[in-house]
Amino acid sequence: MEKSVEDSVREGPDIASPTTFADNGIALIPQPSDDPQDPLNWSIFRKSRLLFVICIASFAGNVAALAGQEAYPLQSKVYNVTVIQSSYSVSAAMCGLATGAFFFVPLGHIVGRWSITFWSLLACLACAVWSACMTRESDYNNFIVSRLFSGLFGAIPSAVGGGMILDIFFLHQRGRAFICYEIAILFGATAGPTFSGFIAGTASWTWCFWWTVPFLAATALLVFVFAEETSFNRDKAPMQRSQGFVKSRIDTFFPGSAVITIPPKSEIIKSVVAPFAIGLSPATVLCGLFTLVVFGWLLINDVLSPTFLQNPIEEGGYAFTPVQNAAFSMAGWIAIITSQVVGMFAHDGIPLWICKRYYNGVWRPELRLYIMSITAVFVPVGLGVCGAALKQHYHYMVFALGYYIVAVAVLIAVPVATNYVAESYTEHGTECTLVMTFYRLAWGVAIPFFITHWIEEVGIEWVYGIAAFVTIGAWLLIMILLWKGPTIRQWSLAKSLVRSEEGQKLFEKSIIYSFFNIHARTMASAEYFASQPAFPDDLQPVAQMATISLAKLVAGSTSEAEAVLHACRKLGFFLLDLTGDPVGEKLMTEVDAVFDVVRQTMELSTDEKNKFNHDPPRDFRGYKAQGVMKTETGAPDRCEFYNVSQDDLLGQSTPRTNPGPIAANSELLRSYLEHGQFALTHILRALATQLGLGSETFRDLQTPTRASGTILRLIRYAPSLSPEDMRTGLLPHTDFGSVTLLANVLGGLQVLAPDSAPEDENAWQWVRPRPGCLIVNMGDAMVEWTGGVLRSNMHRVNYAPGNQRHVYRYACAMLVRPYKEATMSRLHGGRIPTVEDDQREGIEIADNTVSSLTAHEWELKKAMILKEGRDCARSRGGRELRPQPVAA
Ligand SMILES: O=C(O)CCC(=O)C(=O)O
Ligand SMILES: [Fe+2]
Repeated sequence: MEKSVEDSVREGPDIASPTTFADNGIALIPQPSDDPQDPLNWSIFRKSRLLFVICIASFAGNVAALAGQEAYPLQSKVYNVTVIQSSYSVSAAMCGLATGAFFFVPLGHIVGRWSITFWSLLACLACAVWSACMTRESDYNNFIVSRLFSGLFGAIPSAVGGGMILDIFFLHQRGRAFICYEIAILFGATAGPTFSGFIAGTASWTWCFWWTVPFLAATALLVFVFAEETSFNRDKAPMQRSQGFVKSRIDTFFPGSAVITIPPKSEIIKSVVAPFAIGLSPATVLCGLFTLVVFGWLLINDVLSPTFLQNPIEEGGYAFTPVQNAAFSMAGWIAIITSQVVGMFAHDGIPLWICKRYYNGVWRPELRLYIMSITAVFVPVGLGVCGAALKQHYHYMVFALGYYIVAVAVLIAVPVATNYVAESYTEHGTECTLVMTFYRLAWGVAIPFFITHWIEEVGIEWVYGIAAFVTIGAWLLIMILLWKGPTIRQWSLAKSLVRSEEGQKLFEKSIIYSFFNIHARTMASAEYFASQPAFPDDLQPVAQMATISLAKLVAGSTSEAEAVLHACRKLGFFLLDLTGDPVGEKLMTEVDAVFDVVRQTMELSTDEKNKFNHDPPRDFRGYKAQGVMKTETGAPDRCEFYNVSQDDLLGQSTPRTNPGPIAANSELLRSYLEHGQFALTHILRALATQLGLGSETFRDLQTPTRASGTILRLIRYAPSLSPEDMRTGLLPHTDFGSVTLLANVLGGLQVLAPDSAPEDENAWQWVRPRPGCLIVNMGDAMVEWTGGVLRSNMHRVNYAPGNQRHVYRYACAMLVRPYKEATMSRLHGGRIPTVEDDQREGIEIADNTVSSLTAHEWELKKAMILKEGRDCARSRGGRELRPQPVAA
């Protein structure tokens, strides 16, 4: 009895997940849209370039504001004021830095963030000129005001970056983005004074400001050329952005030609209030106080070190000259570099690892805060070293070490605090950044006013001792957040703004996150599927494909054998479910490992890969680079592959040399091949028996122990990032061997619907790969042997559908071919039609010469045709079975 196609179609386990994953198996949060304009979909190069511009602008804003820090002692003479009065210029700049963003950020919602950044850089430039021109005695007040304005404007670039980071980076990348950004700001606050200090030592103090003029101009130019608006509403129709360079620049920087959707007035008022509401909310306060405290100690060290280092030895100092003192400040620079390096590993690595290991892969913003435990431990240690060094008058290097430890530990915490608060209000990253800047600087502004007095009261060792204890106390605030953060975040004064990614699943269960964030190891096929972008559920048309159970075939199920024959006649394709059979399950885990080998191989350099180029038809083994073959339109193909021969793997020929990853995994590939052959044996037996042939008939024609052209083809397809790339990757073809066992995770494979022409685009049906299943198809040899009963169907590989097109697609095709001397002529007996049947049915055999060829000769002929581009493959087969079996 014939089974209908519907009967034999059985769905695989349902794993459809709506989530898109990164290469390393981490869910992309937020989920990007399908729109290539979506900033989340930008290339990493484009994102990094923009981050670089953000960092430079933030750096410049701080350099501009604090450029005069080392000059005020000289200026006291010019203005005829005390040194303390002169230092108010620095305090004014600090006040500006701490508060400027509160005034200007709401404006950013109207004219765009880049617009206020660009104009504020020019305003800083103007302030620098202004300050430098204030050289008369009567200019003191004007000078102070110029510094205040420089601070107010300088604050803007370093506030707007936080919002942009949230726009372009995924959760698992943000920690690193924030450390780059905050370090740029802090570096600006250190380097500005240092450069100026050198200048003030050698030239007029006005050069402290003059040098920043070209620097600010260059930065503004950089912003002008490279800035890109990053806001993007994933729920609404995308905004049309102008394409031309000049037009896009005008849109970005000049009012009235918006690149953003201007919010209603109520929203703007909200954005004025938002920083206050966010800043005074309990979770922000707890996190802010910790930052304030620890950053304070860093500043205390900055304030105290010149005094202690330059004091005479008798007074407990080190008698440093100012130049030696400047050299000492290198400890701060090294600390900045160290924390940047640590941050690149730790700031995403630690929270993600904890999430995976202890939180079942479910995210919450508090996971960021664990990094601060490094701060909580090392700040007190460093303070202890500093206090002891100064009190006991140890070598100045001991003090430098303490200074360094404190600095690294504090710098590590700063971006974490901003990142945490920003991730508690994901749509208000900018407001969060300015709030955290305020917390950090507020204390710094206050310290100089009481520190001397404090030292006099308690002695230097107690200043450091108390500081260490206060740090430990402040750590309790973070502990409270780690414990109850999710609840405390809800007590916000800005309730309507609270938005986090809490509860989102960042990892599927068994994907082990590699600490260095390179590649997650994949353990078994179902997990591998879950780690990749999902095959879209609504894709049309999808091929109806039977699922055949290997376990049932092995158990000798007749109905399963019937289903195999049916599938191989009607479509020539079916899914082979490996679950439930021990060899099948082993094969399934090997699929994942083989994909890893494919990846490693393809990640070798082009030069390396080209050393192994294949040379068909002389030798099919080896590497084929992308673009060497053509697709149906004559355009270069989009896949590269490496053929490994069965004979080599089984030791039946002199193996060719292979690239490292393949050579190192030959045992895996051999095992994979043998397990594949096991599955094939059961398919071939089912077919032979159903066709009334001896059960080993097909098996004997392709026995693995005899030399053949059978290969494992390891394939990688390039992602289709741009619309031009959304085209065929591997040309329409039929496989010219006997059977192909194909391992796929991503979609892209399409089969041509029976009775359709390849030119009909609608007739190409997508194949949906299923976890735990191989895709099996018949090749041309099976058609020849069965006189057209079994079907070799046209297929091709298109771009991967939906979000799958963003990632590399890996495939492993086991292309089984008859042994070299096997006959290609039609088999006799059973239900195979005879030549007489052909005549009766009016079937013409297109190529009569085939039957006289050996399999090897036939393959060479096919390969030549293919190489010369003369392949006009057509699906063949599917003809009716002979009603009565004939005796062989
Ligand atoms: O990559 C795929 O999914 C199919 C590859 C294929 O058809 C072939 O190598 O013959
Ligand atoms: Fe194929």
